[in-house]
This record gives sequence, C-alpha cells and structure tokens, in this order.
Amino acid sequence: MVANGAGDPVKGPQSSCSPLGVDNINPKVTNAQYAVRGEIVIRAKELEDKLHNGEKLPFDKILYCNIGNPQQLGQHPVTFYRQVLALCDYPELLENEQAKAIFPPDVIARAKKYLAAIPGGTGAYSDSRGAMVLRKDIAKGIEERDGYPCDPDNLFLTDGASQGVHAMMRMLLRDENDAILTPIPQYPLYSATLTMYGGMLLPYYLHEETGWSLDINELRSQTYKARSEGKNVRALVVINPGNPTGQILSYENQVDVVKFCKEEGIVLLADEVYQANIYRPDKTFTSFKKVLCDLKETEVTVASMMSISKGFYGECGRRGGYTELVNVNSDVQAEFYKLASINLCSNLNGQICMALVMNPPKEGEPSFELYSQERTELLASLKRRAVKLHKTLSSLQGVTCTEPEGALYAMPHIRLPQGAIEAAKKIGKAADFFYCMQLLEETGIVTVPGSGFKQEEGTYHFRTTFLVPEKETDEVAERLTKFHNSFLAKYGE
Ligand SMILES: Cc1ncc(COP(=O)(O)O)c(CN[C@@H]2CONC2=O)c1O
Repeated sequence: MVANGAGDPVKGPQSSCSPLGVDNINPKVTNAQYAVRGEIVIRAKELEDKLHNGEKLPFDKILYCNIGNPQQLGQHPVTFYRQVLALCDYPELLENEQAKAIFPPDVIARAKKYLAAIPGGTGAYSDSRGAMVLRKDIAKGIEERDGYPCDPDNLFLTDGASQGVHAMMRMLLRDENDAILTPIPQYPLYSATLTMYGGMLLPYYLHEETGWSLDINELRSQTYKARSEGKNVRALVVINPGNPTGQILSYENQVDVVKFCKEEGIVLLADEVYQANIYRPDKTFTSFKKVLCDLKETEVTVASMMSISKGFYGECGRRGGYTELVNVNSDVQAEFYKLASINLCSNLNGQICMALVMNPPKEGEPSFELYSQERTELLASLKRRAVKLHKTLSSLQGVTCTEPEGALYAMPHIRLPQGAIEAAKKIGKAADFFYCMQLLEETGIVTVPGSGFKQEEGTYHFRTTFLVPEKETDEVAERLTKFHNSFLAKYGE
C-alpha cells in the first residue's frame, strides 16, 4: 500500500498508465524512426493481403526492394553453412549411416568440433561474449583477412550487427550533449538508436557529386561547430561499403579517418557488414582494423561491426554478427562483458554461422569446390544486377544515379516536378515519400524514400535494392520506367 507524506494510505491509480497509451510510453521510443520498415512497407503488407484475398490490383505481386533481405527474394543459402547448422541442431544425424552419405566429411568434422566445445550445443546458453570455439574461428578469419593478430576476447558475438550498434550507443551516450558523427545519407539504425538512447546525431554530409565521398574537412567543421555549441563529440560512424550509398572508401581516405579520430580523441564505429559486397574491380575492402594496425595506432578505439545478413550469405533471419573492440582497456571490456551478460548470450545458430562465414572451407577440403562455386556465382549475379539497375535508373528522365560500388543498394537522385512537391506538401509528406508511395500503389515495387535516410536539403532520392531475381529484372525495369514517365506526365515535367 502506498502512503502519502502524512502517512495516510493512498488508494487508487497513481498515474494513468493502464491501459497503456502512446501518450504515456517513453517518447524516446515514439520519436524513433526506422524507414526501412516504415509506412510504405506497412501499406505494402495491406496490398499483399488484398492480393491474397483475390482482389485485382495493377500488379500481381509485391516486390520488396526496401530491404537487403536476399533470401526473401529467392537467393539460395550457401550449402556449407546449412549442412553444418543442420548437424549442430540435430546431432543424432552424426551417428546415422545414411547421413554420412549426404554430409561431406569436413562438414561432419566441423559440426563435431563445435558440438564438442559448446556444452549443450545450440540449445544452451553460451559464454555471453559467444562460445570460445566460435570466437577463435572468427578471430582466425579476421587474422587471415587483415594479416594481423585478433584476440578472441576482443570479440562479442551478437544477434546481428544491430545488437552491436545498440551496445555501442548504450556505452557511449551519457546525455543529450553526447554527439555521434553520422553520415548523411545514413542507415536509420543509427538515427533511431541515437533517439532511443538520448544522444545527438551530428551529421556529416557525403558528397554525391564525387561518388558519395567522405570529406575529412566536413568531419572537422562539424566537430568544431558542435563543440562550440557545448556538445561532446564522442564517436564517428563510418559505413564501408556504404548503405544506402554503396561507395567504397579508398585506403588513403581511411588513413585520414583514423588520423582524424586520433587528433580529435573520437571513437571510430566501423560498420563493415558489406565487406564481401565489392563490385568494382579497381576497388578492394580494407578493414579499419587493418588500417589501424598498419599505422601502429594504439590510442584510437575502434569498434568494428560485422554481420551474416549481407555479403553472399544473406542469413538475415538467423541473426548473427560480431563487434570487435580494439584499443579498449580491460575495465571497459569488463563493462561490455557485463552489458552482454544482461542479454545472457546471442543465439547459437547465429554464432555458428558467423564462424562459418569467417572461417569457410579451405581449398582442398571436400566442401571447398561447391562453396567457392556458390560464392562466385552469387557475387557475380549481384554485380550483374547492380549494373543493370544502375543503367535503368540512369535512363529515367530527371534521374541521376551514382554507380553502386558495393553493398546491395542504389540511391538514385530524382528531380521531382513542382506539381509533385506541392501534392506531397498538401498531405504533409516529403516529396520522395509521395513518389515511393505512388510507385508502390501502381507497380507493387517497395522502396524507401531518401528522406528516410536523411539527405541534403532540397534534394530527393529513393533507395532500392538490386536483389530481385535476374529473370525478373527486365520486368521490374519496365514497370519502373513506365511508372516514372506517367508520374512526370501527371505532375508536370
Ligand atoms: C549498414 C548496416 N549496418 C547494420 C545492419 C544490421 O544488420 P543485422 O541484420 O546484422 O542486424 C544493416 C542491415 N541492413 C538493413 C536491413 O536490410 N536493409 C537495410 O538497409 C546495415 O545495412
């Protein structure tokens, strides 16, 4: 029983909290936005239900081009991963003579290695940082990628890279004066978590005219401006390859980024989930971990985030990823460990799949040939689709599109007629949102308006994936072109 100041028992509701209303839940939650699965996707689900109920629409299916979810659009999973996971989830198969005819010997050996080192297998909690046997395999993969040592105890296995970003934001943001340098356009996980954890998004604009390049001077000017306004610039987010913009940073640019972080005492959040999605033959992916080691840099703290959701693996639903902490002292490591412990551990299938991604079959092993063939074909197909989509988008009147160098997206710049801008304003929507909603209603193609990623004032974009199966790309190109031309005709050139 609650008592008031005079000690009298106070009965009845103390605050109108039940039934719960949107006006009395945490405003940091109601203010957070995540356009990748926002209003347009919700409308798409409504239209999909109509189709399922036999209603006639101008299209016969919804094409979800809003999200980098390859297997939703038919991409085949990598056989090696699924075979090892199947044995780990049903160990009885390891004793089954028939199974031995199905699963290659290196798959059986890998499953046995993991199960022998993970007490209780995939059904038990593991160490909150992730099972050591898996962290060791991931560390081995990182060492082979970068050519430098990786301590498994610097690795925290997460339910997707998203969970790693949440953890970093929780650790870094103390109050609303704490600011995080965030690329614009940005992947809205960052703006959403900054809102949720009460920090300030400090924008730095990528330069579209030079291929969405990252300008160090822009970082510096934004940092000094924020500090002059009393803000504490805590960290810099770099997404490389970029989402939604698809650019790949040059090595020199990365060196300048690390030097900037050192000079300004800023933590580097290196989001590298698209590191396997490289389409430009003249460009390669270099991890910020490698750049840091090349520079023999021991002061700049870097948190590198990786995922099993992208690349050629596309195991989005399995929720796997890691955060590697570099140049973080043992006291802070302990705080990260405690934070991970509150969630107990990430799911074991995601952990195992992360280890398989980072430590795949090696040449000469029974599974290598099929694995290598699937990897090569999946990446080649993604590149072909990127080139084709870029060509389609660039052919549209009033549209320019920077060639996607990496990742899974194209981000065309659309010049919208004043009639469309006015029509959007009338319903209180951004003009590119209006365009994307009309595109959905007339073609079933789901995209994300540039306003959902933030963009330079007065410009309009939308983001689409290039994940539609190759046999459907011509039809999508036709639908998109027809819609675009009719939209321009309707709202004025
Ligand atoms: C840059 C970036 N970082 C992190 C994540 C989170 O990945 P996890 O699945 O590992 O949590 C994504 C997901 N990409 C979103 C999801 O699909 N389309 C997108 O733009 C991403 O694009």
